Amino acid sequence: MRFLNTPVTDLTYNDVFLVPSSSRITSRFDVDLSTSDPTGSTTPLVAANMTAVTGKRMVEAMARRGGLGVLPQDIPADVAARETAWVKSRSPQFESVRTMKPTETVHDALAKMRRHSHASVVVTGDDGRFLGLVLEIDCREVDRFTQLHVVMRPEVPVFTVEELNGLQLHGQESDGRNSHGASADGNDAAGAASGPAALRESMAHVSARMERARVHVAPVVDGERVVGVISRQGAVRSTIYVPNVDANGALKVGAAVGINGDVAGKTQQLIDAGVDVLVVDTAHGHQRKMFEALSTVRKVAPNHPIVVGNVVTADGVRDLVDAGADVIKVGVGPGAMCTTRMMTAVGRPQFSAVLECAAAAAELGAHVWADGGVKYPRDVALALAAGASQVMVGSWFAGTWEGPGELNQDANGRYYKESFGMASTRAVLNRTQGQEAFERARKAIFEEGISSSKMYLDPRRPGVEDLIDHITAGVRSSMTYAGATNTRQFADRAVVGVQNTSGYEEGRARGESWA
Ligand SMILES: NC(=O)C1=CN([C@@H]2O[C@H](COP(=O)(O)OP(=O)(O)OC[C@H]3O[C@@H](n4cnc5c(N)ncnc54)[C@H](OP(=O)(O)O)[C@@H]3O)[C@@H](O)[C@H]2O)C=CC1
Ligand SMILES: Nc1nc2c(ncn2[C@@H]2O[C@H](COP(=O)(O)O)[C@@H](O)[C@H]2O)c(=O)[nH]1
Ligand SMILES: [K+]
Repeated sequence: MRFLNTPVTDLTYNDVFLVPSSSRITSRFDVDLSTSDPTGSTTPLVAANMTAVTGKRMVEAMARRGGLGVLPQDIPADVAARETAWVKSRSPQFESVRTMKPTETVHDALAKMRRHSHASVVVTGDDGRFLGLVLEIDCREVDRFTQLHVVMRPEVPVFTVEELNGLQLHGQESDGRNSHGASADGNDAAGAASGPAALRESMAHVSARMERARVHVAPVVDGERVVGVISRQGAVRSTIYVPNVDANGALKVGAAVGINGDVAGKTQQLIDAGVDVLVVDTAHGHQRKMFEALSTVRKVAPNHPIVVGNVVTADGVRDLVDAGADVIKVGVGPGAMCTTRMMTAVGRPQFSAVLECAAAAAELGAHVWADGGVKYPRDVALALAAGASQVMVGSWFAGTWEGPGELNQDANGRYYKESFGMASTRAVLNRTQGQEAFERARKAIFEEGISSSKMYLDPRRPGVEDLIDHITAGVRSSMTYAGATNTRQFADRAVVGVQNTSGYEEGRARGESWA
């Protein structure tokens, strides 16, 4: 990356913009978003290790679309193990669904369907056989205690696991490097016999069958048993994203460990459970306890990718890479739940922090994740331009169907979920539950995060996959403006300018006229 004009201060995402460069890329689908770090992600997005952000459903959805979700350090190891096993049992191809019995009520179905963006449940018999599909719309204007056999749709297309896996395999039999459906030179594979173009064609058929039946989602069965659903949007997504899977083909899981307590024991439990990526996490990553924790984690998990943080200086990066980290998490104070800068004045504007740290990491063959402060797709594009291998998103993802928080409605009927900081009093009291009241009170003094905030679900993008679509669409486009087909090229070719607040304001859309 090079600057258009030399900056004189450290910069936030809002302070900078990207200038277009000459490009030979003819389609935004010709961009490969795969990361160069050892996590295997094909989409450079990570759901943050925050209690209000990442639970099993978030991990599942992130990995299915090529990213990663990191379970927070506050989840007990046995619970993290159960959640990992659950994620590993999910299909990389199709989506999970709640199955219900025909005598259960519309009231219960509505609560369950709102955990998934496809907003549906499947009614099954005692043997797991498909009996009917229930969509949200089927539950309107009926009594809440109506039983599901009354409202369910028994006649909808049903897909088999073999058929969907077959289509996916067929789609991979190609020499095209890109996952999105165009061959490397931008032309579709001739004849579409196999490869991405064939996958696109098959998924279009899958989607058309649902369209004809006037449903947006359909059950998937393994033999007779319902094992999930495929949505029309899911069919489209399966031609754009490549799932982030382990050597057994199961979805990848990240999990965090703190720097206190039984670091070795917790790490061992996590890797025994099948966790793929370990994140050693504390507010001040450039400190002695972190080095001790990192060395312990490295001994227990010599071959796992280890991410550590947080830091904002090149010195911090070098010391942690020397100590055995593969990826350094960068960001002190940019987070939406974070009060560290106001409490301590410590931190650094995030764009400059990422830029300096990424350069230091690259010299050592390591990588950085840009962590915190992402509010728009542009922020992700800028973090990648600054050299981050991935971008961690917290609060924005908390307000989605997949976020672990409870779904609430405000006085105007808008849906929201609560988010809170991991250094807030709320989180600290959670974390220290087993300790004496006196000790807990001492720990709660160092509050550096807010305990409650409303994260509204965007009515146009209520699911995290909708946000992934939104973000990657922006980033793909951004990369073609820079003439880059992959993330390394992007960091290389990006030209960044510095703007004032009116420059930033000019870029915003107006929902109303000026006068
Ligand atoms: N990215 C960011 O800007 C920030 C992120 N967070 C997040 O909050 C969560 C909790 O982190 P954390 O508060 O570190 O708690 P941890 O439970 O990880 O404990 C931190 C340990 O480091 C010691 N310590 C020494 N100096 C500091 C310092 N300046 N800040 C914090 N701890 C210090 C603490 O001791 P003692 O308590 O005795 O001082 C404690 O033993 C993590 O998930 C972290 O990522 C928190 C703040 C900033
Ligand atoms: N200073 C604090 N930082 C926090 C706290 N909880 C989380 N975080 C950091 O924020 C990012 C996520 O940022 P977001 O803007 O996407 O929400 C997360 O990964 C942590 O590094 C906190 O209590 N205090
Ligand atoms: K902040």
